[in-house]
Amino acid sequence: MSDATVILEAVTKTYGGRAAVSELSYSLQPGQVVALVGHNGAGKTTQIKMMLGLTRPDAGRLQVLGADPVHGTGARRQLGYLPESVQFHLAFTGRETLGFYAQLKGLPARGHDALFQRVGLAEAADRPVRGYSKGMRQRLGLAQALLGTPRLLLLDEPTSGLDPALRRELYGIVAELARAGATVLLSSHALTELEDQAARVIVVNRGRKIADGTMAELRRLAGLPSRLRFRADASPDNRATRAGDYWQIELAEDEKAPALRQVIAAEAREITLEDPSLDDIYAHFLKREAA
Ligand SMILES: Nc1ncnc2c1ncn2[C@@H]1O[C@H](COP(=O)(O)OP(=O)(O)OP(=O)(O)O)[C@@H](O)[C@H]1O
Repeated sequence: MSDATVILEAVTKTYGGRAAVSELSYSLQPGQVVALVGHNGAGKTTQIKMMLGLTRPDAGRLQVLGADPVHGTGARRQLGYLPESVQFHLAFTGRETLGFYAQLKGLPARGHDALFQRVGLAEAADRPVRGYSKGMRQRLGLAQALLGTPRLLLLDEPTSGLDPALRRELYGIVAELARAGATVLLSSHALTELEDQAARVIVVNRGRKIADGTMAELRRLAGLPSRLRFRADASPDNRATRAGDYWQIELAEDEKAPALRQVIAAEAREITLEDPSLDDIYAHFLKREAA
């Protein structure tokens, strides 16, 4: 699609003869929240660095916000980036830090109170970063990524080291930005946590894309069973096996509704139906790749 925020076409990046990214193609659309998942060394950060124009592909075509990221300094202003580990000058206050990043982006140094408010740092804005907790530094990192209302937000492992409340807040901000039309790329190992956050998941392994789709599509492609669990004196379904105090049945998509009706009719208790998690799906695609 021509309005894609990011386009990769057969992009390859090699370090010392070893491909960190290999003939990778995908495009990201406005309003999409996309999870980029893969093991350590799968090539996630390399892709983000290429999108930022910090490193150049050896082959293929890469376009970010309509320009080659290495030359497109105008496009860079519409781009927000939260690196995996955020380093700040400890003697600066939060406000000075944000002012510094604002100027790098060609924005006024002052007048970012709303942003401090948004990331929950309004009270601490005038205190030196030295006294900030890890979570507060991460909030400040997020604030600098959000400067100038970016059209593309690249978040590298954004929730590592964050407490659950702050994670929720971060995903809330991500969803809000996407609703306003931004593209958000979240790189992560925290797969299960991303399930409800990302509408699309791109799985990479050794620099190659091995799966790409919505959770529902990946679930269908993987063909992994869902798990129905319940308590009952006797199981109404002879496929059930014992799992501790529970009965358990593995079910394909089209078997879910009939099995559920059956256990409800048998007045089973503590019924749960669990679809395969992103972790299960990811493991499935990796195993298929290794086979
Ligand atoms: N500047 C570099 N010089 C040499 N090799 C590099 C460089 N940057 C990355 N690599 C190699 O490229 C591969 C992909 O690295 P990359 O950092 O993109 O992976 P990643 O998926 O982000 O990993 P992680 O989850 O550990 O951050 C790795 O084998 C890494 O060692």
